[in-house]
Amino acid sequence: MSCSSKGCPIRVTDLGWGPKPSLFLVRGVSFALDAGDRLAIVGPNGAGKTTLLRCLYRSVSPLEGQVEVDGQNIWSMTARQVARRVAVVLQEMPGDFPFTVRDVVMMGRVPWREGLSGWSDQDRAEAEHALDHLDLLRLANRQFSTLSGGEKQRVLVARALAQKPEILILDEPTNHLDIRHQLEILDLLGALNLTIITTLHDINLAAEFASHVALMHGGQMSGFGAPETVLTEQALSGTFGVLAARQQAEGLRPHRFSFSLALN
Ligand SMILES: Nc1ncnc2c1ncn2[C@@H]1O[C@H](COP(=O)(O)OP(=O)(O)OP(=O)(O)O)[C@@H](O)[C@H]1O
Repeated sequence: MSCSSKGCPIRVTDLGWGPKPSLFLVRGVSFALDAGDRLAIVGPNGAGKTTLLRCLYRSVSPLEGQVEVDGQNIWSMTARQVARRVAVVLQEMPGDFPFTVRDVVMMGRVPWREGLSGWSDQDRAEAEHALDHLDLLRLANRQFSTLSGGEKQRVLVARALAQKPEILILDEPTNHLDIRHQLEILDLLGALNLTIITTLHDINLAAEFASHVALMHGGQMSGFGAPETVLTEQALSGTFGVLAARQQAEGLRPHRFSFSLALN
C-alpha cells in the first residue's frame, strides 16, 4: 500500500487505550484501510468509538499496539507531521470565540505554515476553495459563534479540508444536521477521494456511505468488513439490544434495516 493523492493507508494493530493501565476503554482493536477507503464505526453509546478515534488522530498515546499511517507509527511523527496528513472534525463545538468563518477555515492551514511567516497565497487559496466547496462563501465574514449548529458543522469540515489531509477522521459529522444536510455532507465526503474514518449513529446511512464498517461493543471491535458482511440482523440485534430487521432490497439501497425494542 503506498501513499497517493487519493488518501493514504492506515493500519491499526492490537490497539488498547484507557486513562490508566487498569482501565482499558478500547482494547485488542486491529484493522487496516487502503487509500480511499471509507470506514464507518458504529456501536451503542459508550462502546468506545470516540476513544478509538482519539488514538487514531494522535490525541492519546496507546497503552498497547500501534497506529501506522502509510507504514509509519504516528508516535514516531511530530504532531505537525501528523496534522499534515490527518485532519479531524470533532463533535464538540468551539465556544463563543471572536473568529469569523474564514478565520476558522484558515486555522486548517496552521500545520502548513512555516515558522513565523504569515499566510501564503496558497494558504488563502486553499481556504477559499474549502469555503466554496462547502457552500460557505456567503457566510465567510460572519462570526462563527452566530452560526446554527449545522452551519458550524460545515465550517469545521471546511477547516479540515483546508488542511489538505490524506486521512479525514470525523466524530458524528451528521450531528446537528437536518436530513437533507446529512445526505449532502455524506455525499460530499464520499466524493473526496480521501481515506475517511467516521463514527455514525445511523446504521442505514453508514451502510450507504461506507466501503467498510466496524462494529464496536464494550471497547472491542466485534466486526470489521464490507457493510453487507458486518451489518447482519443478528450482529445488530446483539450489539444494540434491539430487534433489527433487514428490509426488502430497494434498488440501490440493499442494506436498509428497521429497528424495534426487543421484548424480554
Ligand atoms: N478519561 C476517561 N476516564 C474514564 N472513563 C472514560 C474516559 N473517557 C471516556 N470514558 C468512558 O469510556 C466509555 C467509552 O466512551 P466513548 O466516548 O469512547 O464512547 P462512544 O462509543 O463514543 O459513545 P457515544 O456514542 O455515546 O458518543 C464511556 O463509558 C465513557 O464514559
